[in-house]
Amino acid sequence: MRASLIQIAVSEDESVDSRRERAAALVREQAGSADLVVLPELWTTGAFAYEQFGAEAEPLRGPTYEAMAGAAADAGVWLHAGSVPERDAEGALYNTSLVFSPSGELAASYRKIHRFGFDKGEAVLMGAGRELVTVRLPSTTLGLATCYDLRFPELFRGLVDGGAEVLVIPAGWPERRRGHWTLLARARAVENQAFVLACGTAGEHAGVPQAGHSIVVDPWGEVLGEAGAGEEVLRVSFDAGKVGVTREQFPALKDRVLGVEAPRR
Ligand SMILES: NC(=O)CCC(=O)C(=O)O
Repeated sequence: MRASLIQIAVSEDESVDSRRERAAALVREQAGSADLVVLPELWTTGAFAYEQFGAEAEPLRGPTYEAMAGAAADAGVWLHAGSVPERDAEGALYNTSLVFSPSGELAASYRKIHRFGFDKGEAVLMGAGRELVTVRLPSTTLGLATCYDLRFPELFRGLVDGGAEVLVIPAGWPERRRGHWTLLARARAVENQAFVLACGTAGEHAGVPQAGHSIVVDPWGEVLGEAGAGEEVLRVSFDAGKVGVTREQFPALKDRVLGVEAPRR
């Protein structure tokens, strides 16, 4: 599997239309050198540009969907197009990821389950997803999560129980918590004996410098590739079969003990 993680820079100096065109061009450039291409979270607006969510929200099959479906088909790649601020038919907002097949068909969408911001921002502006999503590819199964979801290990166990071997995590992670980003990406890989492909944004928006440092980790916790802080395409090749081998040789997942009693108070 050849993966390209497009760590696009998100700044207020560029219009959403321009960034959408640039992202589509970057996806097309991966033709012939990638099987799977990944974009970050909310790259049209920026994950911290809360006031833009409503203004730039789109229906699921909106302008970003159209641009990304076309780019996936032109490049002939599986495309995790990151997430968009989705507005549903009732007017509610969601942070929704889109995955396209190499023919440009929508293979899956995932509404972010854990919303960031505590009592403000995304946590109050957007609705919470309720469904875990996996995507079957010819050679492996993807499990979908978004940014702040990375902090919630039980979500990933659910994805693994659903067959996930490659955990794909678009993000808009801030520089000030970069240490958590790399630590949690490796932890999710080790504990789930799965590949982690975590794609962040570069640049700065809404006064929040972004960490960049997109990262690919193997099921043993080894970092196969890590981007720098700026705009970059991180290209990594890996053998998805390593998941099965690791789970067989070190079968820790089989030793899970479920349903233990809570401590007495
Ligand atoms: N967009 C996000 O989910 C940000 C998450 C974050 O900053 C953190 O978990 O720390």
